[in-house]
Amino acid sequence: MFEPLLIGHNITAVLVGVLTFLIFITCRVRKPAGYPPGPPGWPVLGNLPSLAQNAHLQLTAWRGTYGDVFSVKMGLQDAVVVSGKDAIREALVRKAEHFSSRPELFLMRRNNHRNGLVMRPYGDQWKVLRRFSTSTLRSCGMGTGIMEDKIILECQHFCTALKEKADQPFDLTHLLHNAVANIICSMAIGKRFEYGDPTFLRLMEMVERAMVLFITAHVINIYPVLRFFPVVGRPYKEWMDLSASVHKCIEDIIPQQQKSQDVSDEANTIVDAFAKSVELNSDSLPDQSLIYLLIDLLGAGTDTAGNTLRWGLLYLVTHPDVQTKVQAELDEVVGRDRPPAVSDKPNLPYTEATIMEMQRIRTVVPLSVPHCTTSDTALLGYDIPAGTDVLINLWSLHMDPGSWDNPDKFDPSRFLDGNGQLQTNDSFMPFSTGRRVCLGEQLAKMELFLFLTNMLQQFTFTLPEGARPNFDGVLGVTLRPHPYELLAVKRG
Ligand code: HEM
Repeated sequence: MFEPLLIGHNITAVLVGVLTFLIFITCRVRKPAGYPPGPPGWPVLGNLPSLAQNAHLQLTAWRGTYGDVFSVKMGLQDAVVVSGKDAIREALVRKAEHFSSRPELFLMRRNNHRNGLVMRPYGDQWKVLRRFSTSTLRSCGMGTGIMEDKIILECQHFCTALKEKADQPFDLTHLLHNAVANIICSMAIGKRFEYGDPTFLRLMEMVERAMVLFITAHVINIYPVLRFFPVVGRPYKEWMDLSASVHKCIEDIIPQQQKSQDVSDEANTIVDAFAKSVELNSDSLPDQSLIYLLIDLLGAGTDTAGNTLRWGLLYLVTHPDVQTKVQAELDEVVGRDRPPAVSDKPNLPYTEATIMEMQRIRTVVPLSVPHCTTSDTALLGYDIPAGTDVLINLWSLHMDPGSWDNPDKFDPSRFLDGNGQLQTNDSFMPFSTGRRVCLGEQLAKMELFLFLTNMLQQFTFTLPEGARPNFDGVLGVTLRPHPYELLAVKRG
């Protein structure tokens, strides 16, 4: 009868012990004299309570008080936040050697995810894998007509699926994410999946769930010991099981593909290129990196491009004047008898400006991927020790009133000069910059352009009656819009 009580006592005692230990550690950590200042935090929790939701907004607000380089405490872990174009370029470009690593997150270490590219620490192995990935994506057609053909084909499948939903309110999240994931699949394994394919649907569901779980289980990155406690430990367990299932699913897809390819042929998929490179021993690629690289590409390439397009559509249905202008430009330059092509881009400045504005007003990776310092360094006069986490606040850059007039307004014309020609702004950096700049930038730009133009050539999008759009977003690994429905009306 006393057992539950005893267990309760034991848990309380362990918790008190852990907390005391954590407070002790927190108080003992010394910072260099020139360490950046930051907002006061709580013992043990640091600034976490203020950052639990919409961290990008709070960090942007703190920039106003503490400047372009300030510090926060994420539980026990120190982090430095870098905002503003000059400070970001100074860190990521001029001091790239010091600022290009990744923090060692517990969840990533536990599922071996540091074997991939995205979370691999800066160093020789990352350089080999990055070089391999860049040249392979290029040989698989990234930035060329081969890739363009694949994307246009996918756009056609996507628009056919859209036609089936025409004139009825629906949420196009899954359809859109499946379509952009197919582009990665066709590069990785030379194959696209039907949208209803059960293996593909399960893989997509798991990738999406993993994105959500990573945030729910993030507390374990900060206090790994909590994984032993029932309620907090549950998402951790689910995360570990899910990671294993995604790994297995990708593994199952690869061998079937490899069997059907002859390694002596020209490598035109990532899997072939990897096999060839290992066979020729030309690149001494890090062990086990293939599957983790594929998981990275699927994760990094799907949620980002998919959510950018979802944000874009939300802004277009609420700014019908912009949608009409893009369609008018498309009608004039491309017409309706052939699909838009990348070669049309220079003649579609308003369309291009609209895509840039979509990426600016809702930065889909608002705090970039976390960086970490490789050695003791300095930034804008502040001293930052080796091993400090660094958050690059791309949101603050895109919302900086010093760089953009009326930054909260959706206004594509800010990217056009007086002659209606495209002009850029050096505070526009949706893909970040420096050595860890997005690997898929060229591919993503092609996807955004071709998907948006193909959709708007064929459909006009509107909100269902009574719908109330929400522009707040949900911050996970990416900033995604709240679920919403729209109507796709076939153009006459
Ligand atoms: C609109 C679409 C996309 C956006 C806005 C975006 C943005 C970003 C950002 C901000 C980073 C972090 C850079 C840094 O650490 O400083 C990143 C990294 C990365 N992205 Fe993208 N991305 C997009 C699409 C893609 C696609 C389609 C792929 C797949 C080919 C991809 C693959 C990667 C990879 C592998 C990294 C890690 C690079 C490294 O650590 O060396 N991304 N992306």
